[in-house]
Amino acid sequence: MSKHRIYELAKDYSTTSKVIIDILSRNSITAKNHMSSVDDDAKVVLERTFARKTGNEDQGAKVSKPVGTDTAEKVNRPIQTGADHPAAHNAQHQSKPPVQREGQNNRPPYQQQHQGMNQQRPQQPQGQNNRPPYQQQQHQGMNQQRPQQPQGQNNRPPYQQQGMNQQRPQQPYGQNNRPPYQQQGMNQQRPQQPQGQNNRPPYQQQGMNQQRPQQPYGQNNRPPYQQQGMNQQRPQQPQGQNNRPPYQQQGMNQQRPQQPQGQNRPAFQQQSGNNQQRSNFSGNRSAGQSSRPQQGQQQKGRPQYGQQNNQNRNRGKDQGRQNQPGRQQPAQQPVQPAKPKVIKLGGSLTVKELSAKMGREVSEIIKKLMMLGVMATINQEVDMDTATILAEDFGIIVEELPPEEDPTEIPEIEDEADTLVLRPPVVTIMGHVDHGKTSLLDAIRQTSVTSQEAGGITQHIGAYQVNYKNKKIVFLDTPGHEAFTAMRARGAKVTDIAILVVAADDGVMPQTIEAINHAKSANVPIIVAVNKMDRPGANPDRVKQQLSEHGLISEEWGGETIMVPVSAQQKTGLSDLLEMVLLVAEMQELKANPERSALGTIIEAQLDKGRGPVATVLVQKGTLRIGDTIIAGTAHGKVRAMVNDRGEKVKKAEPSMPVEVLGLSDVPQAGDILAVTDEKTARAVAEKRIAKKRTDEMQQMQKVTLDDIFKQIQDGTLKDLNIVIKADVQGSIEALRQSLLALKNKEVRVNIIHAGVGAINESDVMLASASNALIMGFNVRPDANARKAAESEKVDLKTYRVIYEAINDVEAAMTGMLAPEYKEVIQGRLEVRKVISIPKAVVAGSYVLEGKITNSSQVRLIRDGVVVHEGKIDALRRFKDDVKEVATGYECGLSIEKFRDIKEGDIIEAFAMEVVKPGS
Ligand SMILES: Nc1nc2c(ncn2[C@@H]2O[C@H](COP(=O)(O)OP(=O)(O)OP(=O)(O)O)[C@@H](O)[C@H]2O)c(=O)[nH]1
Repeated sequence: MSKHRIYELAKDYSTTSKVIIDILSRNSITAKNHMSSVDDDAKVVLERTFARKTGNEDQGAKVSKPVGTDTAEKVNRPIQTGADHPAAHNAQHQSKPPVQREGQNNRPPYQQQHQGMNQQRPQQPQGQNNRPPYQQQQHQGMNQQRPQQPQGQNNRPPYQQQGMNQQRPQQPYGQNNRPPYQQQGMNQQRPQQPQGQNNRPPYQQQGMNQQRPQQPYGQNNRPPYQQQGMNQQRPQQPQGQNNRPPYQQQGMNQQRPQQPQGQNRPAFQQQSGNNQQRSNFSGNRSAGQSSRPQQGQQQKGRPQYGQQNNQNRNRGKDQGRQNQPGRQQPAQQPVQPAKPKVIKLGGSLTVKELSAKMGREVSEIIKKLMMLGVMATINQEVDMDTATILAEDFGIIVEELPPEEDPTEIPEIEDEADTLVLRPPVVTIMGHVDHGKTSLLDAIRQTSVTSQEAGGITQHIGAYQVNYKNKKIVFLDTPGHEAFTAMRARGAKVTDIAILVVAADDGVMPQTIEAINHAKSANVPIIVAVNKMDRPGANPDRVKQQLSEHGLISEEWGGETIMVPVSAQQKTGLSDLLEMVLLVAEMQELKANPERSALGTIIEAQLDKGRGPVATVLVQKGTLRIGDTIIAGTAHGKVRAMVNDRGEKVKKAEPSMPVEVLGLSDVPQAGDILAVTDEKTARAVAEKRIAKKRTDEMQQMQKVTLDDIFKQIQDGTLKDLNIVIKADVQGSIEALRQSLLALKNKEVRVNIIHAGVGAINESDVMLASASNALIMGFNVRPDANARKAAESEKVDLKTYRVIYEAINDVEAAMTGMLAPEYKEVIQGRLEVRKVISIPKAVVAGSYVLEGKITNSSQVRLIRDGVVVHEGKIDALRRFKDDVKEVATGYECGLSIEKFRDIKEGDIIEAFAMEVVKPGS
C-alpha cells in the first residue's frame, strides 16, 4: 500500500490541497494538512469523485489510466471548464455561494446564455453587456454608458447582486432560476401572485421594500406591471393613489445608491426614446405629486411601457397636479355640466341662466358676447335673438318656446275655416269738410230704413245697419278719420271698406288726401263717392284726374278704384254705391264664426246718467248674448241689456252687428276690444290691466322722436321712419318729400305717410300716433288741439322754416349725430286785437290767450296757421309801462324787432330756447 501526500494529490487533480482534504474528509478519511499522507483508498475516493464530474471521457480516461500513472493523467486531461471544476461541483451541492471567478458560470441559465459574453467581459466593447437577455434586448443604450464593468465577478448590475444571490439557493423557479415572468418573456402575465410574496424582480427588492415594509402586494399601489413585469396588466388604479413605479417615487432612488440613474437603472427604464419621455415626465412629477387619472382604465396590458402611458401620464398630469393634496384619496373630479345640443328658450334671460342652459362657463358666454359686440355682465339680460346667435356659435340648436301668456290678454281663439260664414261689411265714410258725408249717410239710412223697415225709429248709437237687397251693410257713424285713428291707435281694425266722399264741384281737398292716406295706411279698400253730382259745377272727370295723382285711378281709366257718381241731396246713385259696397265685400270674403263666444270692438262709450256706462260694440266674431260676462279694456261686467241701432232691445248680436251694451263696470275707450269670458278671468284680467295702465302712464310711451331715432335704429326697433309732413304750400311739401325720401339708408327707410298743406291739426297727430310717425311742419304751426294731442299721444312734432334744416335734422338723427343744444319751449299764445302804427314801430295790442309772454321771449307771428315771421320782442308794455311779463287773460302791447307787418287776428306765439343736453 503506497502513501500519497495531499499536496501531490492536489497537484494530480489540479486543485488545492484544501479541496482534497475536504473531499477526503467527507469520505471519512482524515488528512490534517497538505503534508499529510493518505493511502490508496483515499486515492480511489478521489479518483471516483473526480471521475463523476468529468463524465465518460474522463471516466474512460481514468479507466484507461492505470493507477499510479499520474503523469500520464495530467498530460491527457483536458483543460477543465468551470463546470468540471470540483469547486463547481461543490457549489452545486452546497447552499453556500461559491466564490466565482470570471468565466465561471454559477449563474442561473438565464445568465448562462451570456456565458460567452461574460468571458469576454474584460474587453467588452461598448454596447455589449452582461445583462440578462431582456435587458440586452431593450437597453443597448445603457451598456453604451457602461464601458467598464466594475461590478465584479458576475458582471451583473449591482441591483442584481445584492440580495438576489442570497436567495438563489432555494431557486424556486426551476432550472434557470429566472422568475417565471422572465422565463416566458416579459410580456407574460403573472396570473396568480399571492399577496405578500415578493416576486418582484430583484432590482426592485432593494429600497422599495425598505420603503414599504408593511405594504402587501396589491396594497402598495404599485402597478402590477412593476410587480409582475413590465408589460403586465395594470388593473384599475384609482386616481390620486400613488401608482407610479417605485423608481419614480420620491426618495426611492435616493435609497438606491448603487444605481446611478441612467446607468444602472433597470433595463426598462433605459429604453431609448422612452427615457426622453420619461425624463420629461419625471421632471413634471419630480415632486412626486402626480397621479395618473386615466391609468385605471387600462385593463389590457401596456405593451410599450412608457410609450403608451407617458401620453396618458402627460395627459393626466394637470389633473394629477390638481390632486396633489389628496393623492392618497381618490380625487373628486369637478362635475362638468352637461352640454346639451338643443335648448328651449322662451324669451330673454340672463347670461347666468343662459350659461346654465347651454352647459357652458359664464366666462365663455361673456367672451362670445364680447365678440358679438355686446358687453354683458353675468346678470345682464340677453334677448332671444342674441341668445340664438350665441347658441349657434356653440353648435346648439335653439327651439323657441311659445311666448308666455300675457296676463292682461284674453287668449285669442282660432276659428276653423269650416266654422266661418259670411258676415256683413263694415263701412266708414270719409272725406273733406262739407263734401256731404253726413248727408250721404243720412240718405243711405233713410233710403234703406224707410223703404224696407218702415216705422223703425233710428237711434244714434255710433253705427247702424242697413239692408240692401236682403244683405246687411254696417256703417260707422263717426267722423271717418277718428274711426281710423282712435281705433288704429289701439290696434283695433273695424273698417272693411272706406267710402271717400268727394264733392264733384270742389274736387280733391286737403282732408280728401288725408282720408286717402288714412285708408291706405290701414290697408282698407276705397270706394269713391263723387257727391253733389246735381250741382251745376260738378266735374267728375276733374275729380278722377285729381285722385289719380294720389294713386286712386278710376276703373274707367284702367285703374282699380271704383268711383260712383252720387247725389246725397237728390238720393241718386245710392243703389249703385251700395251695390259696389256689396261687390267689394264679396271680393274680400268677409267671414266670421257666429258659434263662439263673442269678440268685438268698442265704437263709442259714454256714461249715461240713468243707465250707467253704455258702450256701442261692433261684434266681430261669435255671438254676444245677454248674461255673457264681458271685459273691455279695464271695464268688465255682465251684459244686462242690448239695444240695436233702431232702439230695439235684442237678446243677441251676431258678427258685424252694432249694439249698445249695458252692464259694464266702467266706461271703456273707443277701440277697446270686448271679449266674453268667465267672471273670475274677467275680474282678474281687468285688475291686471288697471295695474299695467298705471305703470304705462308712469313710463313714457315710446314713440319715435328725432332725438332717439338713432337709438331705435340701433336697437332694431325702427325699420321704417314714418313722417307726416305739413307745409304752407304744395311746393314745399314736394321739396321736403323728395329730400327726405333720398335719406333712406341700409337700416331704415323713410316713409312719408301723409303730406298736406295747412296747419298741423289733431287729425295729423292722431295719424302720426297710430302710425308711430313724427310730424314735420314747414312754415306751419300746430293748432292748440294738435299740440295737446301731440303731448298726450307723445308724438314728436317739429317745425321748421328752412327745408335744409329739416333734412339735416332727420339725416343727423339717422346717423346718430343729432345733438340738439336747444329745445324750444312754448311760453304762451296771444291774439292780436288791435294794431297801432307809430313811426318807430307797429304796436300789436294783444290779449294773452294762454301761458305768458316775457320781455325776453322770442315770438312767432302766425297768420292762418302759417308762420309769417319769427323774431325778438322789441318792447312789452302794459298801459305805457314796460313790463317783464304778462300772464293769461291780460292785455298788453308789444312790438317786434324790425317787423311791421302785423294784422288783427294774427296769433303771436311766445317761446324760449332752453339749453338741453344732447340726446335728452
Ligand atoms: N246740392 C247738393 N248739396 C249737398 C249734397 N250733399 C250734401 N250737400 C250739402 O252740403 C252741405 C254739407 O253737407 P254735410 O253732409 O254736412 O257734409 P259733411 O261732409 O258731413 O260736413 P262735415 O260734417 O262738416 O264734415 C250741406 O248743406 C248739404 O245739404 C248733394 O249731393 N247735393
